[in-house]
Amino acid sequence: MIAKLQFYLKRIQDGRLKEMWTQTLWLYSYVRKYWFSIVLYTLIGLGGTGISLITSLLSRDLVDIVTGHKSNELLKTFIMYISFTLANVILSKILDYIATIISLKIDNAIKADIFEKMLLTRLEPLMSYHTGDLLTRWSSDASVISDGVLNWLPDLLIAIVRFLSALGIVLYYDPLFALLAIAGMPVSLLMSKTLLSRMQSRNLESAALNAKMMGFHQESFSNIQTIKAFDLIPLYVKKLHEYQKEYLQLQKKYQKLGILSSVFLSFIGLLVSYSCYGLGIYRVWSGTISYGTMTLFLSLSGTLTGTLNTLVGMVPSAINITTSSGRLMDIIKMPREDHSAAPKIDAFYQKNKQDGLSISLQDIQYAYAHGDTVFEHTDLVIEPDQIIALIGPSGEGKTTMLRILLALLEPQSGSLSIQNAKDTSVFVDYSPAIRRLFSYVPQGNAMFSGTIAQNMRNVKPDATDEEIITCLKTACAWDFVHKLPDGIYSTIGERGRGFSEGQVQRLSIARALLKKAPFLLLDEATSALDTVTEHRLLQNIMQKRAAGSCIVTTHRPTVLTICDKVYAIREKHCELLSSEDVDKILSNQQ
Ligand SMILES: Nc1ncnc2c1ncn2[C@@H]1O[C@H](COP(=O)(O)OP(=O)(O)OP(=O)(O)O)[C@@H](O)[C@H]1O
Repeated sequence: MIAKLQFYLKRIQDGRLKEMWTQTLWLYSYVRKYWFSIVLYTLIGLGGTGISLITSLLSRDLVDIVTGHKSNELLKTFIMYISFTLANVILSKILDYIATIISLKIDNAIKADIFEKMLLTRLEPLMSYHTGDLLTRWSSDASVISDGVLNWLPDLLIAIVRFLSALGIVLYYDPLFALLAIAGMPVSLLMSKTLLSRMQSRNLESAALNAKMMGFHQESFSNIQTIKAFDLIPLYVKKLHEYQKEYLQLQKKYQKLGILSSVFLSFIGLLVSYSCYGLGIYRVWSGTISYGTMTLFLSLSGTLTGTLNTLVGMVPSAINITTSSGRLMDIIKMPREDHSAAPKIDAFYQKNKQDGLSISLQDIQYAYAHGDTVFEHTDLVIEPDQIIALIGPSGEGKTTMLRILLALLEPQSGSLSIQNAKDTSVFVDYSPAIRRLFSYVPQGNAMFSGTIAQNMRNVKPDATDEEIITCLKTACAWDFVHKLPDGIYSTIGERGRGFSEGQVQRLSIARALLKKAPFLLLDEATSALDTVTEHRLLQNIMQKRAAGSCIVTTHRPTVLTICDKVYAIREKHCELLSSEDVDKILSNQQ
């Protein structure tokens, strides 16, 4: 017997129930802040239960008064009955209102929290998720939780209290009636157990398919141009139909299970109701109870079966909520960036900026989690006031090196620091907070939709129009911005719509310059420019910037002529090229 108990206990500890419990605990760490509203909601719900029980008792009295012709008590009882019924209606509406407000607040809190945590999650684990999947988890899963959170503990408590109080009253009057009224209970419990196990896998399946579909929609809409250019419209429409078919089939299975269980429960409920009805009639016929008590019994037996069905109906909702909590926990569990060194880095910068700052990478080893080793025993030194080029064949590791410099990726070994260029014993260690010393222009479009000025002020909210224009001039972007009717208040569409690739690159560089960080990283950020503009731009940057360094990755040898140092990334190393090597590259190009 003990062995059997231990076996079941272990199953609970290891199994789905333990997981559900962990997910529920996590969920309530969010909901805790709203304890006052939730307690209020629960109390109003319990109050509603009390009122509906009193209404049942009053209906009994009313029937007894009518059948017993006690007309002097009729008006008083009737008014009380109507008042309690109205109070019940009003209370249930108040409850709906409170539930909506709590649910909205929880929705906002969860979404804001997950949003921040997603942005703070380390880049590499986050990159293993499709953005469609992240979006589904952030929007749908958070909504499932906020919508359903009140179905779980408060409603569970209300339903249990309602069930027990109704049972108590019936037991008080007639134990046999009570036994009959809860005869459906074992079937309902069995049903909830079956529902629980069947729905778990369906739920995960459905969430995964939702995420896949979201990813498909998102990619299709953001790649409309490619779809049109390759004449892929029929293919994408077909793909959508396939996804929809898969979704429909899954939902059909889901619905069938729901319908079957509710038909079955209704059948059991009817059986119980009719039996209660029969027993009630028999009791009245044999003179044991009055008509009023029979009415009370019938109404309470309805409450008992109804509440049991509600409790079983909570199973899918509880599974939905805990599945969604689990999916959000997957994201939240991922390692997060530590920005706590920000004040230390600010102080270091203020103290040492006059001497200039240098970056030192020593003996770096880096491999992507699901990829090959990109760097092995690599050193790199970035000195102040220099333009440094990183060159190398495609796929060799230029962008990866910039991500390491930005602390977006963390090398598996090696040391990284930012030092006082004149006294290298004064330094700060690398951490994500180091990014405040960097400006970055990634490959591809990096502008947000909004005006040019809004994009610029994202990095320096108090920038004046003049400051913005100065940076646009340095980045050779003023050439075209000043011709726009709205100048710096012209709107940039989604993904830079309305501007050419080279124009967007110049706007991105202007924004990076506005940040005035000591290190500027340009990842093929001038690739769409003609060589004359590219030269002018890089020269402007070095002439007009205060002390600082610019690191450019490029496939264009012409850029090398204005660089102070050139590193070639080859065979997992950064190799400093001699001026002869650079000359050779340039002459090969000619
Ligand atoms: N998220 C990632 N996960 C796994 N491997 C990656 C990831 N990103 C890049 N890589 C791999 O790392 C290597 C270096 O890529 P990286 O983008 O740094 O090259 P690159 O020199 O900048 O190339 P390009 O000149 O084409 O921009 C490549 O082999 C690439 O496949």
